[in-house]
Amino acid sequence: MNLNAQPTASLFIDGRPVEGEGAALPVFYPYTGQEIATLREASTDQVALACQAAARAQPAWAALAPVDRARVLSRAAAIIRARNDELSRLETLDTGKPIQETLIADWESGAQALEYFAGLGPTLTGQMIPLGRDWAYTRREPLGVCAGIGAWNYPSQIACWKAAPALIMGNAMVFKPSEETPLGALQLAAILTEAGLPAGIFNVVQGGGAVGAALVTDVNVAKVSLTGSVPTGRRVYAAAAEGMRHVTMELGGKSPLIVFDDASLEDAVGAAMLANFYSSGQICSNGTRVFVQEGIRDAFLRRLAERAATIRMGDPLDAETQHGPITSPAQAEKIRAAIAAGQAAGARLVCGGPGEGAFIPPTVFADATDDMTIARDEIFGPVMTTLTFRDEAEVIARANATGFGLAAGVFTQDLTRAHRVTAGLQAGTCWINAYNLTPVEMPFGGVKQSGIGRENSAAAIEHYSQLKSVYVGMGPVEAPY
Ligand SMILES: NC(=O)C1=CN([C@@H]2O[C@H](COP(=O)(O)OP(=O)(O)OC[C@H]3O[C@@H](n4cnc5c(N)ncnc54)[C@H](O)[C@@H]3O)[C@@H](O)[C@H]2O)C=CC1
Repeated sequence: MNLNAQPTASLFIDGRPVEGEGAALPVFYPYTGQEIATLREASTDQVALACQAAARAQPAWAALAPVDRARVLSRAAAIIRARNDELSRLETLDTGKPIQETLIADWESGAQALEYFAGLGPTLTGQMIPLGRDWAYTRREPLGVCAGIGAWNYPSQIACWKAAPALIMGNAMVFKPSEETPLGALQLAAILTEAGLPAGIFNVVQGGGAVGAALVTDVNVAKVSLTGSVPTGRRVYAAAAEGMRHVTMELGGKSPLIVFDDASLEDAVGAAMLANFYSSGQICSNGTRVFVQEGIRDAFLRRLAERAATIRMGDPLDAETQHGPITSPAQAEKIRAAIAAGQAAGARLVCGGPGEGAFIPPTVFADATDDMTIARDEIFGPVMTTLTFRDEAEVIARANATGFGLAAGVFTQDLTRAHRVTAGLQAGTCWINAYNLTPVEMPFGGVKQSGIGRENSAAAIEHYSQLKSVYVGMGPVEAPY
């Protein structure tokens, strides 16, 4: 099978592909370990050039009527849809995620973000504020050049989720995908260009933390949107603060999924599996602490083990495969270390385990306690930790006893309890009788260490624009001197 995924060039600056001048950046297909492309990182000069190109192009883009910007985003969404098969295959090669997932969850979600913000942008208006004789009005203005920095789990979706609100508001963007998954962002740049985006409005630079750090501190950058881990978030937030830059931080989590004993067992088990095993568990909002009420615990674990045993692991390009490899060997080793720590601490392995090579099977721990590292640290792999609880007040307190606050889920048939518990949970996104659904219409983001700001929905607009207030004097100026 031909797995060559070499792009025309590694970077995309000022409307065209440009080869990187930095270190070599090999790209591996996680399933076979084969090198499918060799890119080159951007040099520091190239990061600066990309930001300069963005700064030069941005004012003319911002001066367009919103419908004219929207048309470009709509066309890009249509191009993505027309090429979804080919783009999804590339996403699978880049990440190792099963093709049955990438066909529906990656570029499709990106297309929806482009469509949504294309629709929303032209409806945004300022406010007219009557002040008696005088009046004031507000203008919502772009920030300028926005830096986007992505994680490796949903590379193309992340690029679209950041580009769509940024571009519709009249900003330009320089995007740096994760060094583990650099291919999708280049496709987005080409698609946006084909859709009519002017040169310089969406640029791609490649590289790891050093290139990211150069981008964050570039003199032309007014805003930084990062999707990544909490430690990286702290560094990027601090660096952005030096220049008083705006930030959006979409960071990690250790989210609780609470199953009360009146819940629909099949739905709760299904959600817990989706919340831990989809994308081989490499999802920030995963409900990795599954709190199961005493009365339903044994039935829950039994059914979970039965259903987990049916999950098909294998070749991600096979349409039947439901569980693919871990995206990088280093991440697979981190997950194995976490599993070993869980076993050493005395938690019981219900199913799964360390696996082999790039594969880690769906893994479930029982008899865990809140102080174990498997119940405290983000693992970012297919590892579910189940914990038992007695009552509502106890589970809310335990669910909140973490520095993270990205997401949470509640399964119960009791309507009032569902909303009461949700109100008590410290999380940016909560699901009732569902999990991990992130439609573009709904704000998404974390509280506490899990982040600042929101992606998706009208709330994202706030993070890619700023208000200008204009006071209009309608009469003589009354000066006291
Ligand atoms: N809240 C959310 O929406 C999501 C959060 N994540 C989180 O991302 C993490 C996994 O992704 P990783 O790629 O391993 O995260 P990471 O934190 O290692 O890297 C994220 C990005 O930041 C860049 N970076 C690293 N150091 C930098 C620096 N000093 N300055 C600027 N950029 C720098 C990396 O090159 C990469 O592009 C997990 O913690 C996960 O929970 C992942 C997906 C979604």
